[in-house]
Amino acid sequence: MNPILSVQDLRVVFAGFQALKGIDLEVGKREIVTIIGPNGAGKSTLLDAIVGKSPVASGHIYYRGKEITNKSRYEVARMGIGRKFQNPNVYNELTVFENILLALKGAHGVVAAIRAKLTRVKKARIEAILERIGLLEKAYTKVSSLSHGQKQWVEIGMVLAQDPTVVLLDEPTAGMTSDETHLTGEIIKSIAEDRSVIVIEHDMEFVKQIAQRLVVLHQGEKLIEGSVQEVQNNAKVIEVYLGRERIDVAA
Ligand SMILES: Nc1ncnc2c1ncn2[C@@H]1O[C@H](COP(=O)(O)OP(=O)(O)OP(=O)(O)O)[C@@H](O)[C@H]1O
Repeated sequence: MNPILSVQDLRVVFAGFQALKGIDLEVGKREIVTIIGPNGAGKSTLLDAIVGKSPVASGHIYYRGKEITNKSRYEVARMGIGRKFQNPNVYNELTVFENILLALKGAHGVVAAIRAKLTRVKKARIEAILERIGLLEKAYTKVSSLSHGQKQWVEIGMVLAQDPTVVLLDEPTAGMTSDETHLTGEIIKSIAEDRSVIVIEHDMEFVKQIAQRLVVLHQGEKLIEGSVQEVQNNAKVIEVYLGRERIDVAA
């Protein structure tokens, strides 16, 4: 594989506590990699380290062959890695369309972005994103009146507006209904038609829907990496999850 993102022997230490103890991870073009693991395993820390939010103590991160270890969040985002956090961070009083407009690459500030002349190209780009996140019909609805799940999609749309090559999603289905969860899976598969995606997720039904390759983290280490089936049948994984969260071992 010629990876677009490569993480090598990555360690993150918080005040003497090793949150990541030497993680290796490769992500290919247009690949979906799903990260699972019990609470505190280091999943969010791994994404944080990639985007320059958590300081890397040792190891390397390469994006398109260039080292990005410990680069600033701004620089990593500018290079093409987009990150969606757990909680929606949207402008409730603006419409869905305006939220995406604000997030477009090159938009500078709320007022300037909204006052700037909306070119046909920009409008088409926003509509393409809205279509992809299933909210074209809600384009002129205020975000405050959307459901929690729809707000999460707006935020995914805002990440896409930055035109990233790699999209990192931290528990994108948290708090969603099962229908919304399923639709989110379809959105992610559609994003992966032209981008790479790393998803942190707990819901095993959802994982099965989207997963191509699963990575299991446990106490800062990679326990196993493989297909959903390989992971579900792995004795170490079953042991780690027993008595914690149920990992659905039914096929
Ligand atoms: N900024 C920080 N300072 C100190 N410790 C931290 C910090 N961020 C994370 N940790 C610790 O690092 C470990 C890994 O946390 P992380 O949030 O990456 O786990 P996670 O796998 O994402 O868990 P969850 O599923 O609960 O979100 C935890 O023990 C956590 O308490």
